[in-house]
Amino acid sequence: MASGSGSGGEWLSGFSSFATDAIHVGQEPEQWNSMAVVPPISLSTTFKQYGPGKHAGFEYSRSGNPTRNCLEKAVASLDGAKHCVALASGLAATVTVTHMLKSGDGIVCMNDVYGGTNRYFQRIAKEIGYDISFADCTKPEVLKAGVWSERTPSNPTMKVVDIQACSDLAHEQNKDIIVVVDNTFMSAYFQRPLALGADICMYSATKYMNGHSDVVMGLISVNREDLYERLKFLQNALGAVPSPFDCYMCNRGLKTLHLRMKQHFKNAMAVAEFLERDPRVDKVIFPGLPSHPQHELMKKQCTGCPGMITFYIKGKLEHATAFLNNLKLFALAESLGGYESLAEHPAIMTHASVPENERVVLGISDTLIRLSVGLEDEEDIIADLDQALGAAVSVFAHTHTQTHTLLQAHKHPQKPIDYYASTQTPLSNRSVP
Ligand SMILES: Cc1ncc(COP(=O)(O)O)c(C=O)c1O
Ligand SMILES: N[C@@H](CC[Se]C[C@H](N)C(=O)O)C(=O)O
Repeated sequence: MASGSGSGGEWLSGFSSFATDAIHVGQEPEQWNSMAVVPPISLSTTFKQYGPGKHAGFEYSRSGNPTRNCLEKAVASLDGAKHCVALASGLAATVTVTHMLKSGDGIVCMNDVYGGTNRYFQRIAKEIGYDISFADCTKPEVLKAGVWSERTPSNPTMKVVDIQACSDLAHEQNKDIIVVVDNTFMSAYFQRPLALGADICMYSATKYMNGHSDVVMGLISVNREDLYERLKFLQNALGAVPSPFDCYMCNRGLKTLHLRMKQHFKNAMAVAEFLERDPRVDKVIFPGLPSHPQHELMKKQCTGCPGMITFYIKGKLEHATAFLNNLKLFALAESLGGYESLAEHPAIMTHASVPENERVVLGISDTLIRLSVGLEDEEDIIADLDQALGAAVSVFAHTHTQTHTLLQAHKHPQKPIDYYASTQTPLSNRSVP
């Protein structure tokens, strides 16, 4: 696979036969009497039995469904896994994995996770007796506990965890520790956590795996038979299953995953380079840029980068808000990983449920903006960002001296500041949903 421009070296090679597997595994026409080339949507909730307990592989649609089967087989093959189970949402996948443990068991979670994961662990799992702690998993040496849950790159500040190092450390300490990687941002196309030593690879398939912003779904892939048996049991016993229609849609989305991810990478690289050069921007966080602190690790464990970019706009909350309000091609919306470009304000939107003091520590400030760069034409995407940055600066030009400085800076662009330079501005008070 070609390396992205400016990446300064090769990425991990692409996984062989990825596109062929995405298109064919689990889709065999011979499994249907009709020989349908595209798997049918099997809506029946129940299946006739030859005699009590004697059935043709399906008995009740929560327990097993033909359309879901096709999807699960395809995803398992793309993850280099033996098995996959599909769930009703990414959070349902997180909850189902957590139910593999007993009350009192320990969970160490990456400190910089999606707000809803933080909310579930802090406000539900902790209350029912799990021993939850959060850690900066980019430093594997700080980790020491029962179960390890990593999200990499993290949401929203794109910290990259060394999956192999964390998995080795965890398993050396105790082989019963289960290492979980939330692979939502990367998709199966860019990263295979199981090959790097993780025990469980999970997704919010709502994002890149489906890729069309029209399905909410979760996926979990594993190689270990014992983990699969438990997950399969929990899929049925907890019952958070996706509908056959959603399985059909996601299965269809997978057919173009390889094409979509390549284009997301190309567009995101162009956007990241544009933003990094722009004096109206304080700092850009994109693991595909050589300036990203874990860029080398990314190239070692991934085959490329998705369309996720975060950046700190210069100024304060008003500038971030004006920028977001003035976007035309980008929709101001939560979520990510669809074909369309989205922008959002993590502190107010996706990460509002993270307690304010934790947001400050994580750098989720008033000026942090997250982009999900879509598949539109590169020049149109950049033109939209450019005009919205211009609007953000000029809206406050007459009242803010600092903004005046930004306008001057734009006329005389310079290279942006040091990666770790502080860009934190105070967080405004807002309620926690
Ligand atoms: C990284 C990550 N994991 C999990 C989730 C939860 O997924 P879902 O919205 O499908 O429940 C999200 C977003 O919601 C996410 O961004
Ligand atoms: N993972 C998505 C989800 C957005 Se937040 C959804 C909802 N407001 C909630 O609080 O659960 C992302 O954009 O990161």
